[in-house]
Amino acid sequence: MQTACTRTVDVAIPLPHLLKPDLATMAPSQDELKRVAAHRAVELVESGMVIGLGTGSTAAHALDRIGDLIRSGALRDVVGIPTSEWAAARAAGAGIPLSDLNAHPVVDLSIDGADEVDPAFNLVKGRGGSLLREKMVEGASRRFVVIVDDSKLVPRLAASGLAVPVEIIPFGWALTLRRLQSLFDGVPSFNLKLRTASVDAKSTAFDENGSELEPFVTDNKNYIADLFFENGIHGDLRVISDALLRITGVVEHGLFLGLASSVVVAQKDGAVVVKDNEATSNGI
Ligand SMILES: O=C[C@H](O)[C@H](O)[C@H](O)COP(=O)(O)O
Repeated sequence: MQTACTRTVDVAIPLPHLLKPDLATMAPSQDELKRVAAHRAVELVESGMVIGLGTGSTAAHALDRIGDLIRSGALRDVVGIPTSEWAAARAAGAGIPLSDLNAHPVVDLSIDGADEVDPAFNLVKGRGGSLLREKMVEGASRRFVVIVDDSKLVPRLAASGLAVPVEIIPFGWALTLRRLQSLFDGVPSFNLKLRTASVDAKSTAFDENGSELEPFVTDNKNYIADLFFENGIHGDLRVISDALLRITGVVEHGLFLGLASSVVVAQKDGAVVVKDNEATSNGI
């Protein structure tokens, strides 16, 4: 994952004391790898910091760890800015004091998972339904550290065949979907659909047998259009991002470009690689 704009700063830090192997294979389970990556990132948290609190199964380990450190007295005066209602509830349960972007428009450090990470540190996020608040908090952060197991590393965004989420307003959603379709007319195998409440976008590729189920509703009371690119997204991601955002009815999308400062990757053997992005452009 080394490119002209990246620098690997910290390679292969095994944390054997953290690993609980899968008894069948004796290899760390995927959840263990998420936990190892999360704990490594939490080492960056210092007393007095304003912390962006991520959403999802990987971020959950970071929130729990921060809560443990607050309870033990190792961290003091930390304030968390949650990126979703889920994160707010999990963090409150872990004992992390919460605030918001109005009170803290600059965040010292955000820690969050991702659905995909490409070699240039671009991300797909939002398959769990959160993306708008994540992008606001992480874009307001001096440092945004992404925590993943190595299954999330991809050579090209969306090549997995899974969704690229786009948050849209409910009003006129079918028209917005038509406009999104038009934007990618001519792209081979492009498909899209409105996410429904029962769909697990993390494991479901495009399925033409759409259902009549209720739409999935985000924390912001919006809907999500899931975009599918069978062979991944080709072309300039920033041009695509701008074109998506120009569609009236689109609120935000799950392409996180130039936001990640570092990626903490837990490899299958439990070793951790930390990569720094020298091209971070959130301007904080
Ligand atoms: O909507 C969900 C968020 O963007 C998550 O950060 C992302 O889906 C990764 O979640 P997980 O750590 O559960 O794979």
